[in-house]
Amino acid sequence: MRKQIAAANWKMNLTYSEGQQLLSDILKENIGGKENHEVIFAVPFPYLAMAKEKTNGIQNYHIAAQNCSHKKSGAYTGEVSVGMLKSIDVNYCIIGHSERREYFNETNEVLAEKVNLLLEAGMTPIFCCGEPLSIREAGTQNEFVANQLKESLFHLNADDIKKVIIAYEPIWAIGTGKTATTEQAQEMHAYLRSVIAAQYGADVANEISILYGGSVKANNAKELFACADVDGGLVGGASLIATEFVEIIKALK
Ligand SMILES: O=C[C@H](O)COP(=O)(O)O
Repeated sequence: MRKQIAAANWKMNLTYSEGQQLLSDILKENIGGKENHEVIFAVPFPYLAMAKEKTNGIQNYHIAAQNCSHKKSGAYTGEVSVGMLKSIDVNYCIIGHSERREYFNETNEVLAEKVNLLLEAGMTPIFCCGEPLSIREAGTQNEFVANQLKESLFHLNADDIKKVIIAYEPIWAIGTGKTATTEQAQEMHAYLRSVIAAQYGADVANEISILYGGSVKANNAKELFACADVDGGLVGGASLIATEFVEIIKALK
């Protein structure tokens, strides 16, 4: 049974004490969830150790970094390596978020290098993909997103690709309050699963969690997560409000 996942992406928000408070407010709700549920907090680098300590020992709760370097180590001022994250027991890392692709010029090729480093370190990549509005309007979103997967992930063998979490985030729905309809989300998720199945077989495709991201809120999470191929969400804005994120965790199927 594949994992159903509520992942919070705080992005570049909150002070340290606001982050502590937010985590306390969420954790005190004590939402254990089902065995196949996972809750992940992708917090800014300086808060990783704090978030790790706060969630320590809570089953199925994990901490993620929001990015990592595509270089192993060396003279790359300002970068954070996979080895550094692993050394403080961070086991998940978002890569390829559309904001990184857009503002920091991350390419599918660079993301393939990041995937390799993360898997080598025994970490779980949360690989983001998704099309901009112009591509959606041209009707070529399927090819566009499939190509992101192919160029960054399809060099992996079946055992390794099963370790990757995929997050489909249509860029036109991020932070805009404009959510993809459940039909649009389900259609893309099913399509991506079929692309993976064509490459690796249906058994492998059925094991991979595909999260939806883009204006997920307490009031639309249940409907989105109910879609057969939507295995939870990667949540930005609403993950900064405890009551919202708690409801989103509860909406996992
Ligand atoms: O990583 C999260 C996504 O970018 C979605 O952000 P949002 O929920 O604020 O639209």
